[in-house]
Amino acid sequence: MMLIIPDVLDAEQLRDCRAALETASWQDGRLSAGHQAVHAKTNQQLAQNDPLTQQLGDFLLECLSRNPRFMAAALPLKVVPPRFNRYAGGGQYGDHIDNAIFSVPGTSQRIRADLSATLFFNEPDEYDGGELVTRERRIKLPAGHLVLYSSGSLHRVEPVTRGARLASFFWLQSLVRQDDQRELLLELDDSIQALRLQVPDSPELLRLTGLYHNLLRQWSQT
Ligand SMILES: O=C(O)CCC(=O)C(=O)O
Ligand SMILES: [Fe+2]
Repeated sequence: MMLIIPDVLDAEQLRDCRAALETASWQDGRLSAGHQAVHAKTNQQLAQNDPLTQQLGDFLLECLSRNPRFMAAALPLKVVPPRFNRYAGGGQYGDHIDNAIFSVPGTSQRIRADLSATLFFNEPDEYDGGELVTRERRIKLPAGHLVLYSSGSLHRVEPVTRGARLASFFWLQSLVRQDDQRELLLELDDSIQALRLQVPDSPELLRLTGLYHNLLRQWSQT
């Protein structure tokens, strides 16, 4: 799965987040890299226990919970608290696959990463490089857009050779573990939403909506 969710943040929300991130206490990203990733990671990150990480992360999750496209595509069950990173001066993150299981600090909660997400805070013309590359796609989105991609896929972030790239990244466990099943549900949901505008009273719409819920009942794990 590789899906773009546009306009997660509006211009004012972006301005506020960027202002906070530009004066944040950035740390060496290698401090939090796993075994395979440490070799290839030369970015900066905010500490997990930095109050700004928690404040902006909560804000982001609230925006996402009100975003119908994100909710329909990801079908989130549990979300790892969002983190923030910065790439500049040639900073990059070489090819890696994300960890399968994350613990949430201060809780006993464990979350399986089905989907990875990156939210871009900078416009593409503010920096050179910085593409997120996965499955032959080179992803560099307008500020406020988010990309969702399979956590099991090999990916990297290209070196940023001019300017800086600020982003939020996080992982989530979906109600529907399998990418292909989640994609079928999204396709069905999209069609149902379109029909709802065209033929709101059609009995077939009722049947398709029932079908959506019955498939979700079969395929979801809670
Ligand atoms: O910065 C990004 O877009 C992705 C970061 C990443 O791959 C990671 O932290 O595992
Ligand atoms: Fe990653």
